[in-house]
Amino acid sequence: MIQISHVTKKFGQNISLDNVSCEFRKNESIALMGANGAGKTTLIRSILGYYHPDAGEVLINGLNPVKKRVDVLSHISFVPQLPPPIKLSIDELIQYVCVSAEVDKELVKHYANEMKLDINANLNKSFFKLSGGMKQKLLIAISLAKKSDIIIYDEPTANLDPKARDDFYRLLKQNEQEKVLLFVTHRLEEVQELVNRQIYMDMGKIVSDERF
Ligand SMILES: Nc1ncnc2c1ncn2[C@@H]1O[C@H](COP(=O)(O)OP(=O)(O)OP(=O)(O)O)[C@@H](O)[C@H]1O
Repeated sequence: MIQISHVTKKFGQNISLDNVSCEFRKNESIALMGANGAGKTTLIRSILGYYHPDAGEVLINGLNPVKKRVDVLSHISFVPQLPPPIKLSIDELIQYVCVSAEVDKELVKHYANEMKLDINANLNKSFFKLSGGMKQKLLIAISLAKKSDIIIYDEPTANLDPKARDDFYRLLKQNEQEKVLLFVTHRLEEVQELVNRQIYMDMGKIVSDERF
């Protein structure tokens, strides 16, 4: 489903991905780990088509994510490390997502509710005025409501309190079948029950890749 073949990505003299090859298939839940600067986010951004590799190829369901960005992103739910500075109100944002990505509004509300985020009480609030944790909860609710076959989370729980983390992992467990679930995390113990593959990166390379 995700094929990464001999991908190299440089920024100036700095090699962020160094001839990386790997595949992620349906029903795999992967913890992607490694020290700060190891290349995890660069790999994710290459999968999302934000970066054009200097060498090698990324294919998502057989499509090049740079050339077929809209098609590729329609199959992916992505929650970034830092919520983007969206100026829309919650209502406008949900409306936008529902129309552009064919997401069911009631399902967004359902998942938000499960994450203890009261959407109805905040409909007219700007997204950027929500607390960090509330933003993350809303993005997670949208990512779950969008019926994607690939879900990518780049440290999604950084702003969540312990109860919200438990809610998040419970919902993910109910949702992970038939998907690729890719987690960037520094806290393996949190996702250990959820993942069946662990990948470590260091200095732009995959240094260990274990399935269990
Ligand atoms: N847009 C960019 N311009 C220049 N250098 C970049 C860019 N993005 C990443 N890098 C460099 O690529 C290397 C890998 O960064 P990356 O963000 O992929 O690491 P990471 O493993 O996600 O780290 P962290 O755990 O800190 O999020 C770093 O040396 C970083 O400085």
